[in-house]
Amino acid sequence: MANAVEPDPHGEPLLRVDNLSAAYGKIRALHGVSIEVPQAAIVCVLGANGAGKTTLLRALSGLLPVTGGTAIFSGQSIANVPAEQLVPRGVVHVPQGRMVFAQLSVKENLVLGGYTRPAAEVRHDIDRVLGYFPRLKERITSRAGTLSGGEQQMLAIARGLLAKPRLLMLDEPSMGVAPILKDAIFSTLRDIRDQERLTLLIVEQDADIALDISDQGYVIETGRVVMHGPAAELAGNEDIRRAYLGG
Ligand SMILES: Nc1ncnc2c1ncn2[C@@H]1O[C@H](COP(=O)(O)OP(=O)(O)OP(=O)(O)O)[C@@H](O)[C@H]1O
Repeated sequence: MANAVEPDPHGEPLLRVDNLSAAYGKIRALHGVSIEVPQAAIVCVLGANGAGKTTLLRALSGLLPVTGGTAIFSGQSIANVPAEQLVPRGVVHVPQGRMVFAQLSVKENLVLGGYTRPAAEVRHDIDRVLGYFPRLKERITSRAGTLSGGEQQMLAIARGLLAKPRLLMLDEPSMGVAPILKDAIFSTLRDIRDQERLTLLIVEQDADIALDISDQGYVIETGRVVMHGPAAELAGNEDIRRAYLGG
């Protein structure tokens, strides 16, 4: 389950990314991105297809080399730290496309989410996490591959929670999810933040649903931040919506 973390008394964000660059071989995909994610905040990064959202999360999760800039999590650098070392430090990434283990049951997928932690603790946390996702509880013995897209997304998020994150990074949680379950997933994310004081960084193409639950929003285009501000301000500004969010 998420660590309960009190806000830093000095106001330091949990994650501070400064001028971050990343590349696929010779192709640069991020060009000096700077974002801040305060403790217990929900921050969204919005942008069209190919803007660099997935690349940003991959660079922050040790899945893609950082070629410039800094990423400081809880006072320590996480740039170019391998993914398997980041999970025990509380940096957990729920990838795009969910990637649940289709042949395993819901329960087995959840147990795997806690692979770095003592088994007894994980068993206890599974019950708590399932409290947020009653649909998963009902299907605990089903094979994950038989769940709907939205239920698989819930499972991917629940599995991420079993790793005991301090920062949970979600890549397009709305993708391939029916509208009614989208709303359920996003309001559950807000409940989890409120109850666990978990910090969330969400990248999304669906600006409306992401801004609705976020405190701060960033818009990226071709690997650069082109706009940021309080989520309510971004959501309410028609010029911004037209220019950047397809509104
Ligand atoms: N494996 C790869 N090799 C080379 N270039 C890549 C690779 N993956 C992504 N890119 C390029 O990096 C840029 C950013 O892609 P990225 O997947 O981060 O965008 P995105 O905002 O997440 O879009 P989407 O919503 O489609 O996932 C794009 O120009 C893309 O073509």
